[in-house]
Amino acid sequence: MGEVKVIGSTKSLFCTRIEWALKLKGVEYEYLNEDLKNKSPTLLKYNPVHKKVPVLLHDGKSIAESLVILEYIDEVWTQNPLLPQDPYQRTISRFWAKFSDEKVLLGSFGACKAQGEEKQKAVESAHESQAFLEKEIEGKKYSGGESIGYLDLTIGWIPLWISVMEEVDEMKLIETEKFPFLHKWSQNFMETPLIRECLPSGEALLEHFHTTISFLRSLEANKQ
Ligand SMILES: N[C@@H](CCC(=O)N[C@@H](CS)C(=O)NCC(=O)O)C(=O)O
Repeated sequence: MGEVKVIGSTKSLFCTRIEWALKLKGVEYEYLNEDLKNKSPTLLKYNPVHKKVPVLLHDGKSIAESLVILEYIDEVWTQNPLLPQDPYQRTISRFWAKFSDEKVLLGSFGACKAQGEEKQKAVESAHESQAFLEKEIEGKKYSGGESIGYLDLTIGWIPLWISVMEEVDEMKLIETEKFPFLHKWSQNFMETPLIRECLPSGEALLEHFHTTISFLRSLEANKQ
């Protein structure tokens, strides 16, 4: 069904979720690896608004923003549905996906980056958001039941990226005892070979995070 390309960056969790979706659907694609320090004319042409990856190119049409891309993929390739069929459940999945990007992801990253007096507050705030997700995932193998769906792909960054954030700052962000369901869910998710196949190496990610966090901290230090 037409040519599919992903403009992405292998260390970006937003891009990994697109690769997971395409693989689950059995869609062949070409990966255009972007150097985010020196953005290509192709990226600027196809995502002039945000200038960010991922961008999906399908038959020359471009779609940006990973959650929007996931919905497009699910509508165009209807095999192995990602979103629930029921309109209410579908909406609820979108709610939690938005919540986990806006609160859980940014909160966890903020906790990893914070230093000094800010640290404790940032970790508590991240835990507050994670606790809502823990409740939503409680007792479920995957978010939508027995197969991996839209919300699983959205929160799919948790197992690897959280462990990297924890290692960068030698702290615990999601303790097993506090978040048993997120832990169980992470294990189930990571057991799938297709999921592991698309992940960047933990070492490369750790190095990338060290550099990014140090850079962001130095920016903040200069502001003060
Ligand atoms: N909300 C966007 C976030 C995408 C995003 O932040 N991409 C990062 C890579 S992880 C990026 O392209 N950064 C380049 C920049 O900000 O200049 C999505 O879901 O696609």
